[in-house]
Amino acid sequence: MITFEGVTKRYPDGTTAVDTLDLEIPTGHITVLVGPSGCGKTTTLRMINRMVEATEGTVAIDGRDVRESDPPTLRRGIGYVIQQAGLFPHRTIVDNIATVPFLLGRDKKRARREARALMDRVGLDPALASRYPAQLSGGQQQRVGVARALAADPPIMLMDEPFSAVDPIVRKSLQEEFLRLQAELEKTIVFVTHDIDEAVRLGHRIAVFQVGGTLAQYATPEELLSAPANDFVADFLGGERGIRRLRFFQELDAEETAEEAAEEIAGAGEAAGR
Ligand SMILES: Nc1ncnc2c1ncn2[C@@H]1O[C@H](COP(=O)(O)OP(=O)(O)OP(=O)(O)O)[C@@H](O)[C@H]1O
Repeated sequence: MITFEGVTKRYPDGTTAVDTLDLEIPTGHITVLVGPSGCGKTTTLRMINRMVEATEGTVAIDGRDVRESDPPTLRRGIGYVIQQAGLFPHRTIVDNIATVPFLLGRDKKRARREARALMDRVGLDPALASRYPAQLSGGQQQRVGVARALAADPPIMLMDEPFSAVDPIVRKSLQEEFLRLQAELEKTIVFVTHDIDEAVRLGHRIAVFQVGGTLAQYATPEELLSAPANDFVADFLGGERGIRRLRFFQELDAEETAEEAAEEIAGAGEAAGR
C-alpha cells in the first residue's frame, strides 16, 4: 500500500500544488488520479518516486517512508510511463525496452530475449524489434513505453497520461489490453488522467482532485457516479454523467453475464466428463 499522510507540496515560487493530502493506494490494483489541469496530479505521482520531494507530510510504501531510500534504489521498484512514451530516439525498440536491465548490468543477450517476450505481451509485432522509435506509430510507441516500464518487473507502476497522445480508437484498444495485462500482473498502479471516462474504465478506485491540490472525492467508480461528494465533482463528471453511468453498469452487467456463462459452460464440461 502507498500512503500519503498530510502531504503538501509547495514549489519555490510559492505555488501550492498539493495541499494536505491523505490517501491510501491499495496494493495490486489500479488507482486513478483525475482532475482538471493544474490540480496537482503529476506532482502527487512524482512524490511517490521522489522526482518531487514533499514539503510537509509523509509518503510511504508498505509503511516505509520513501525518504528512507535513495532515489535510484527506490525507483528500481517503481516503473514510470509518461505521455509521449519518452523513448530514446537512437536506440532500437528492443534496446529501449531493455534499458533498465542493461543499466542493472544484466546479460545483454538475455535482456534482449526478455524484451522480445515483453513485446509480445504488450501486443507488439516482433518484427518491430530492430526499428527506431520514430518508425513506430503513436500507439506502438506507447506500448513500448509500457513494456520498458515492465522490464524490471517493478511491483509499482506510475503512469502519467500514458494513452493521451493517441486517437480515441487506439486509446480504447490500449486501455483494453492494459486491463488484460494488469489482470495477469496485479501490479500496484497509480494512473494519472484528466479524462473521467478513462478513469471510470480503468480505476479500481478514483481520486478526484480539484485545483489547489485538494482531494474532492476518493471512491470506487460506482460510488463516484452514483453519489458525487459535491458540486465540483458532479460538474467534473459532466452533464453526460447519467449516460456514462449507464454505460459503465451495462459493461459491468455484460461482464457478469459472460462470467456466468463461462461458469455454466465449465460446469457443463465437468458434468459431461463425469
Ligand atoms: N516546478 C514547478 N514550479 C512551480 N510550479 C509548478 C511546478 N510544477 C508544477 N507546478 C504548478 O503546480 C500546480 C500543479 O501542477 P501539476 O503538474 O501537478 O498538475 P496536473 O494536475 O498534473 O496538471 P496537468 O493535467 O495540466 O498535467 C500547477 O499550478 C503547476 O503550475
